[in-house]
Amino acid sequence: MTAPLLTARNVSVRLGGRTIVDDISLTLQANEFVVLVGPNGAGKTTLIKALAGLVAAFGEVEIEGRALSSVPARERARRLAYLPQGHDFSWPLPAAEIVALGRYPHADPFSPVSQGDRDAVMHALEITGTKAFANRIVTTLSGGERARVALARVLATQAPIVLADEPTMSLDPRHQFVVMDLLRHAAHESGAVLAVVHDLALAARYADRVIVLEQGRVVADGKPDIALSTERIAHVFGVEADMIEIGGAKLPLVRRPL
Ligand SMILES: Nc1ncnc2c1ncn2[C@@H]1O[C@H](COP(=O)(O)OP(=O)(O)OP(=O)(O)O)[C@@H](O)[C@H]1O
Repeated sequence: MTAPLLTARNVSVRLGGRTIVDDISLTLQANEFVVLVGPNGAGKTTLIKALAGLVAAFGEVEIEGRALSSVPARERARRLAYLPQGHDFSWPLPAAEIVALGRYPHADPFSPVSQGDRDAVMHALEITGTKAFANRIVTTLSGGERARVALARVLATQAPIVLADEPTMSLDPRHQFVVMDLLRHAAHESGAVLAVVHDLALAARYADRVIVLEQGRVVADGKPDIALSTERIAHVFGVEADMIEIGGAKLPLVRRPL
């Protein structure tokens, strides 16, 4: 059996004297689209950063069967792409140049940009619907436009493992579907994706598997309708939800706070 694309074993993170991520073990198998949900402050961002090697953590993280810490930075950036929360850009660069940064780990610094790099950037701009503003300065774009440019940069890396922190933040309903379709497609075609999503119905509609985090611990990891039962939603999120059936899938519709 091939190794999972990503494995976390007993990962814990302590920040500010508190345990924020508490002994988490999980895997991302090839072709899986996994959605991570949990209330504000549950530790989702911290866990994603630990899996990306961006915050000091106890325990072990492996990508493609190798300890993350042993994978050279450039290779790591080709194998694992991270979409941070918020999509703020500090540099006033054209959007296309931001997306092209996704090719940086592939580039030979002494060679001109390859046709493969140009094709990957163009493809990422096209599928995220950002080609129309490719030449606009990214800091002048709207929040939703910037979010899609940030995703285009991640997809341009063509990394098999994608860790996306709230990729649907700031997006209108149509673009939320577009982005979830893109991430599911990326997972099913060429790797595995772990994405933080707050909309439970969106999570249940798209995920192959849902991981529920509460106070730094995994309290459910399984098929969406099992992980996101009405009882668990009530317990973890403090809201009452109804299950509605759409196109054969059971989706939680949040009705009111408890
Ligand atoms: N650098 C830090 N120092 C101290 N505490 C931190 C630090 N970073 C995060 N925390 C705390 O860790 C907890 C988890 O934060 P995290 O951002 O991982 O949560 P989250 O589940 O992503 O939340 P949200 O849904 O609000 O984005 C929070 O209580 C937060 O205040």
